[in-house]
Amino acid sequence: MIKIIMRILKIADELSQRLKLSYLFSFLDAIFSMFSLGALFLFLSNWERQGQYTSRLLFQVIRLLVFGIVGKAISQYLVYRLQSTAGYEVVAKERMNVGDHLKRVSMGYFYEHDLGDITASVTSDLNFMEQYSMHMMDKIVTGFLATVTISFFVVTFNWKIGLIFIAGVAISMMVYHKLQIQSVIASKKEQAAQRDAIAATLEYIQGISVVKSFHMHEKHLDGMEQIFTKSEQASSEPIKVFTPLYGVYSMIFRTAACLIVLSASYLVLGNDMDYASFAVIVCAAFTIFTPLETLGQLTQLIRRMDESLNRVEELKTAKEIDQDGKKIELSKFDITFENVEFSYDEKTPLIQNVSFQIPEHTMTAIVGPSGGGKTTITRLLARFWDVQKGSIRIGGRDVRDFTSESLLSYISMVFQNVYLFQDTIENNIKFGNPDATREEVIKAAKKACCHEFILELSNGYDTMIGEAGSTLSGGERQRISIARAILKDAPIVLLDEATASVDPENEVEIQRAIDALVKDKTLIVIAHRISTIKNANQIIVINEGKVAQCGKHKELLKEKGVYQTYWNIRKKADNWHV
Ligand SMILES: Nc1ncnc2c1ncn2[C@@H]1O[C@H](COP(=O)(O)OP(=O)(O)OP(=O)(O)O)[C@@H](O)[C@H]1O
Repeated sequence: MIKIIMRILKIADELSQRLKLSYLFSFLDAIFSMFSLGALFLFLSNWERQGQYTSRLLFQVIRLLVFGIVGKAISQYLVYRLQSTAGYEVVAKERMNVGDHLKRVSMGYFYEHDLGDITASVTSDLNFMEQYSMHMMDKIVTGFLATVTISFFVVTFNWKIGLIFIAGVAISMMVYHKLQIQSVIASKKEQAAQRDAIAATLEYIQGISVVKSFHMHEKHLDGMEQIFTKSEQASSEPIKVFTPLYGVYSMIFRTAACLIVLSASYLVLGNDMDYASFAVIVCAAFTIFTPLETLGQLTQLIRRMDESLNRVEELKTAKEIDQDGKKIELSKFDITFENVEFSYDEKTPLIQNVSFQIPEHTMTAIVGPSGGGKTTITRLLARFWDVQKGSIRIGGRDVRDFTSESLLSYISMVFQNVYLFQDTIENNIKFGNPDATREEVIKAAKKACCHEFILELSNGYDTMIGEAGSTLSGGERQRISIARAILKDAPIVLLDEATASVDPENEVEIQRAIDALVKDKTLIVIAHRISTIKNANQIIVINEGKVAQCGKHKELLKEKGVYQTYWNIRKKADNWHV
């Protein structure tokens, strides 16, 4: 319990002082609630002693009551003021921290971890923290502090009654421990089911076009239904377990309160207690356990919070790929692969002993059969993963010496699957260079052959693109991504040439856009087109993760090998990869 409070305070960082202050006022609020009992005791005990009440006594009692009411109102106001926006502020900061951290994590992390898990952590877990973390914490702190304080007062007031109170607290703590264990198990199950539901929903939406084209709605929905039923069962399970246990927990307080009243009656009848004390004890018996009861009601939320904190923590501690990286200024952009070895699972080698050199301002075509490792080689250069053996150098510096940000500032990437954000066309183009002016954006768009079709859109450059660029054609999306890369103006360009899915008119436009992009750059292209391959300064043939051949088109054609075989097939059939 204390651990969870410390964790929240740690996340709150500079807001933690504000939160601690709010806990103090929350505690004072609980104390001010007891002033009315103090006033009652003062009044009755004086009356009992003197047989009448004086105006001085009345004034003292009223003063105590007013003091309690005003103190309570001020404390509650301050708790509200100190906490009201804290949850949003803390979680907004936490979201930025998680986002910033994920930027530095290797791409492998996203392949190895379930997308549903990651999405659940940055959405539902953080939303949960936003809504409950602050308001819950003060109740926990108050629950503990108020119980300790009340114990002290009750024992000082009457030690026999104090013993019954402490016994009630001790027995309730045993049940509370059980409540906690059950809540941990239930909240783990509940959150796992929720993660599955999120993953299934994401998969359904992402694969909706495939589902539709194969008329698989029924089957797919069946699978979703099963997952959602499991999630519903997992969500209702905690209630089934929690409700009877909480009933027992509550009953302990009622029983203890009855015992307190009975004992007080016994004491007062035996003249061991005055009437004033008896009246106060009867009034207090059913309220002194309230902080602990509230704590019990919060158990499930507390455990769920703990789980949410664990998962967000897991994201934040995912190993950064560039922990020791530096911002490095480069003046040369030649690329060297030296005895590079790599495998995705660190077991079965995929890239084996790959060495080649790419002089700056040249075009290198990477060709080879599908699955040979061409894309992996470009990913290693951009340091989406680190090589397991050997090294990759740009301008003589190992890519592992850079921070991801610094390295990627030198590289533009145009992939086959273009991702456009749900934002305006202008902002999508500006993504690689956020400070660019509208004029610079238009200049890049013109070079990438997008200006005309952008002007035809309803709001021109201010038109919002649908999620993942769904309102544009494949060719248009590709050209926007090239405009983005032109605006970034990085000295190295990695291009995965994709011409299969676009019509001839778009293909010509894309080619013009690419020509504008790669002027004076060091270009590595995963090439599919005959013209690109023929025009390359050098061709690297990758087969089964190794460099099979390296040279110029004419030289390679003369050699007997993979290139010659593929070239001949390429000429016969237009739809295979060289
Ligand atoms: N993230 C990943 N995790 C595990 N294996 C992967 C991952 N990405 C690719 N692979 C595997 O690595 C091998 C090489 O893939 P890669 O995409 O580099 O080949 P490629 O030559 O670019 O293929 P293509 O021409 O079909 O795009 C393939 O067997 C592929 O299944």
